[in-house]
Amino acid sequence: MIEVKNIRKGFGDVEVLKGFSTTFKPGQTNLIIGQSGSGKTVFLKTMLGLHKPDSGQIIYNGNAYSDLNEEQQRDLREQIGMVFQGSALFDSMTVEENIAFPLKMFTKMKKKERIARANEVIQRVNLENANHKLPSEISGGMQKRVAIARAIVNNPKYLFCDEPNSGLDPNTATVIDNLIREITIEYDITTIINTHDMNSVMEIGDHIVYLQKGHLAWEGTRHEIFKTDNKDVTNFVYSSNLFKMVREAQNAK
Ligand SMILES: Nc1ncnc2c1ncn2[C@@H]1O[C@H](COP(=O)(O)OP(=O)(O)OP(=O)(O)O)[C@@H](O)[C@H]1O
Repeated sequence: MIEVKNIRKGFGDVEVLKGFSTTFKPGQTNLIIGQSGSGKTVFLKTMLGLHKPDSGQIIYNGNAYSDLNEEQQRDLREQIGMVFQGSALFDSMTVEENIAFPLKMFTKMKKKERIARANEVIQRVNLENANHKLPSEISGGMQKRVAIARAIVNNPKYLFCDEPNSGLDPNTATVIDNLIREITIEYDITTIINTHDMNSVMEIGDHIVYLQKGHLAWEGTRHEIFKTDNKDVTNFVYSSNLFKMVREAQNAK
């Protein structure tokens, strides 16, 4: 669980995160949505300890990040998996080597053990036939699976995903979304996803946080978001023509 308590973060005179609180629970996919510039990335980076908040706290399973010493921060970092926007795989390493890499970094496992563990995860994300291929030899969707496998290989308690399905076709994006949700539930991970994708909201939004100009303007589930009368949220949700058409079709019934 990650508790956010009255978090504030600014740069110079500009306050980007304007003091809000929320809780991200394990075993559910938590989505952060909002207009471009609303502060999603700054929020993600502040939770990860990459930005120091001006005030407020980020509490990981009862432990405030600001109270952790360097060693404890390093321990916490080992419990965090990251899926980056462009997958961020190492081009010269095979799928298997990419996935085993965090084990080399963070554990004392021997090479044989690392490869064995990597292959367990490879099976979990259905990449069995790709373990000796290079990232350039597999599709974008498969690269995302590799990124997810690498993020979970060290059994993280927390998983952060930055736009995990950018650049994927809608079908593959849905498959990736559902894979992240299945893994979240299966391993009881606290998963936080930064996304622009309304399909993701519909498919896997167990808990959605809507940021607006640095405020937490709304939070709720994927079922609630389509019923809310919060004008800003509805404007955001229905900014896509597809969703507008869905709403008109529903109203016409
Ligand atoms: N290191 C920084 N220094 C100064 N200003 C910053 C810094 N990082 C972000 N900002 C500002 O904070 C605001 C929020 O940026 P952020 O990247 O969090 O938005 P976002 O919601 O993630 O947008 P997008 O959806 O386009 O990625 C922007 O006005 C941005 O210019």
